[in-house]
Parts: sequence; C-alpha cells; structure tokens
Amino acid sequence: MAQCDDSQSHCNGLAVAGCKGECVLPHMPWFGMDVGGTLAKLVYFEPTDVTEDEEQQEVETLRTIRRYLTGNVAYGSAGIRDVHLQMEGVRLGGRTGTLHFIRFPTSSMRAFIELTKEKKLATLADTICATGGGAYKFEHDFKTEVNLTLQKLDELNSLIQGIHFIDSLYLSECYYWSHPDIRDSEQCKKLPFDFSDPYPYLVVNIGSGVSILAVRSKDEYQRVSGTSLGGGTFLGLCCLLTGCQTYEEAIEMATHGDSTKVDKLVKDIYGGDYERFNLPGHIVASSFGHMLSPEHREDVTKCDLARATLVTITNNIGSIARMTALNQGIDKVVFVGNFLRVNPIAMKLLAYAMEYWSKGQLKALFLEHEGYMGAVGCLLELVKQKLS
Ligand SMILES: Nc1ncnc2c1ncn2[C@@H]1O[C@H](COP(=O)(O)OP(=O)(O)OP(=O)(O)O)[C@@H](O)[C@H]1O
Ligand SMILES: CC(C)(CO)[C@@H](O)C(=O)NCCC(=O)O
Repeated sequence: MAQCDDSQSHCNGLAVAGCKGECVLPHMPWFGMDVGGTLAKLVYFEPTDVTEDEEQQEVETLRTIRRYLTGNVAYGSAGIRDVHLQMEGVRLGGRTGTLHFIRFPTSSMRAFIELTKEKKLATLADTICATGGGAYKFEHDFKTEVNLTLQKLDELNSLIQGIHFIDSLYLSECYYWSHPDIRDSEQCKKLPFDFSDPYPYLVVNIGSGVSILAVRSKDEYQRVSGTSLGGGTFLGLCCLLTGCQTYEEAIEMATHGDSTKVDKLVKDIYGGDYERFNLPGHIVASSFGHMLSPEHREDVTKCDLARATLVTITNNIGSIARMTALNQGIDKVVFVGNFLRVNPIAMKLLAYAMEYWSKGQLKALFLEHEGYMGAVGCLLELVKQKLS
C-alpha cells in the first residue's frame, strides 16, 4: 500500500512535501463502506495523533462526528459497533489511529442515509469509497439525499486488499481449529496461524451468497466458483422453519439443537459404516432425510431444525470449497464473511470437513475480522488513490 513516510505524519487534506507525485490525503473523516445483500459494513479511521494545532484548526463538525462514532456502540435503531474488533495504533496514509468496525442491516440503509444527514457525517468527506452491490443500488439515494458521490470499488478486489492489510497489522488475525472432530468439541481448540507466507490460497467469502477466489499473489486472483446457498439461505430457511426473527436467535437455536434427528446418517441406512467406500456411520447421508417420515417430524424441535439447516448449508459450502481447492491445486482455504460471526459450529464443521475429506491435505483458516475485509479494502483505496 502506498503510504507517506512516518516523517510526514500530519497531512490531512494538505499537499505533503516529500511524497512521490502529488501527495494529498483525503479530508477526514476517513471511511470504507461495504454494502452487501444482508449487512452494510462501515470501517472508520479515527486519527489518534492529532496535534494541538490540528485540533484547534479542526472544524466543529469533524469533532462531532468523531465523538458520535467513538462515543457510542449503537447508532439509530440497528447500527452496532463491534468494539471487540477495534484496532489501535494503525498506520494509514502517514497517520496513526484506531480502526472502528460498524455494521447495520442493509434493509436499514435508507434510515442510515437519514442518520448521515442528521449527524452531518457526509458534510466534510470529499470522497466515500464504497463497495458491494449496495454501492450501486444506493448510489442515487446518497447523491440525492446527502449530495454524496460514491466512488464504487469492486467488492472482491476490496476483500483481498482488506485481508492482506488486516493480516499484516495483527499477528493473531489468522487462526485455525485444531482437532476439529464434530463429535468431540472439547478437543477442538482455536490456535493462531502464521499467514505471513500465504500464497497460493483460496478465499471462501460466505455472505448472503458465497464467492470463492483463488489468490496466487497480491494482485493475481480469480473468482473460481460460488454458490447461492450461503448465509442468506441459512437465515432465510431458519426463519421459515422455526419462526426465528434474527441471526443471533437462529444461531442460539442451532446451538441447542440436534441435527441427527433431522438428517439421515449413513448408519441410519447401513446400520453402521459403509466400509467399502470409507463412509463412517456418523456422517450425513441425506440432509433433512428423516423429515419425510411423520414420526420423525413429530419428534423434532425448532432447535433441531435450526441446527440441521446450519449443518446442511455449512457442509455444502465445505464440499464446494474442497472440490475447488483440489481443482486449483491449493491447500490453504481461508473462510471469511459474516456467516461465520458468532458461529463456532460452522467454523468447526468446515475445519473438520476440510481435514477429514482431504485426509489432512487441506487446512481451513479463519480471520478475526471475518466480515469487514471488503470495507477495510475500501478504506485503503480511499487513502491510496489520493497518494498515488
Ligand atoms: N446481525 C446479522 N443480521 C443478519 N445476518 C447476519 C448477522 N450476523 C451475521 N449474519 C450472517 O451473515 C450473512 C451476511 O454476511 P456478509 O455481511 O458477509 O454478506 P453480505 O455482504 O451482506 O452479502 P453478499 O456479499 O452476498 O452481498 C447473513 O446472511 C447471515 O447468515
Ligand atoms: C452476488 C455476490 C457476489 C454478491 O456479494 C454473492 O452473493 C455471490 O457470490 N453469490 C453466489 C452467486 C453464485 O456463484 O451462484
């Protein structure tokens, strides 16, 4: 990433001596935004190296914005700041600051635009870099409601740039699950993974839908596969089957459910393992396969249905990811996206599926800032464009 040197630290909106070419940083506040099919993600860079001089020159609106964003953990009726993900001491564009991570449902986008107007969040920014389908869908609303022109960036490019930046900043960003045996979760431990030599790797971005990318170097990547059966499918089916209202509720129900009352296992068909082809009795032979029988239907709870939905969608993604990895000759598979938020069941299942079906050849990796990579990539681009 292009950056001012450390000696040029206070260059907010000013031409900076010593930068190659024209080095003019965008005016604060600095945001990166990713408006997806389900969730909108906002990353805000709060400078913490503000000098007294700068503070005195700082316009009141900028101070108000900073205080509003950093002084609250909830915004409007649906916006949430993920405080546990906050990153301190981040160097960006020659400045030092804190990255704040905020999300809200894309269905509340119009309310968010109203809030932007009310809190004057858009009055100072000369550019807002935005990615995701919503950058296109809501472009007109931003223009007409708050007179803001969105600079639209590609979501998958932003995702990759975000991954590399965040991983370079934070040593324990990347992790894996050791001994991910689904029948013995006591054994399963979250451990850091050294991702400093990452290439080649596969990224499986599990959002509303799923995109799979093969990344062979910093700038060399391709979207090699995808599936419409993603996080949106899990939540949509769960709402239909259980009457739950939120993602958190769906995950809570799944945590207390038993999918084997819904799914037909190999042992339900064979009475044990299918030895000839090495299919152990405990694996799923047919997702939701028990539900054709009235007795089984009477026996299941909503929690069982939620768990089975989670297992079905996750295993399907795992299976596509594994086949894609084999096809591409890649052994590291990085799973990201908000489907993995507060979802250790899915992460452990993916870890198990990768390891078990590849006989230990494939490694499933995860990132702490799982759903924010695209928004971070956008923030980087905002600063980079002005510096280049
Ligand atoms: N608070 C939440 N509300 C709704 N869904 C959530 C929430 N937290 C996690 N999720 C899960 O995350 C998924 C959305 O993930 P993400 O934000 O990465 O995708 P997106 O950008 O909205 O979608 P896409 O990239 O396909 O446009 C949802 O489908 C759901 O499974
Ligand atoms: C359409 C996107 C890229 C939007 O983020 C995503 O939801 C996706 O990759 N869906 C799956 C599309 C498919 O490959 O079938």
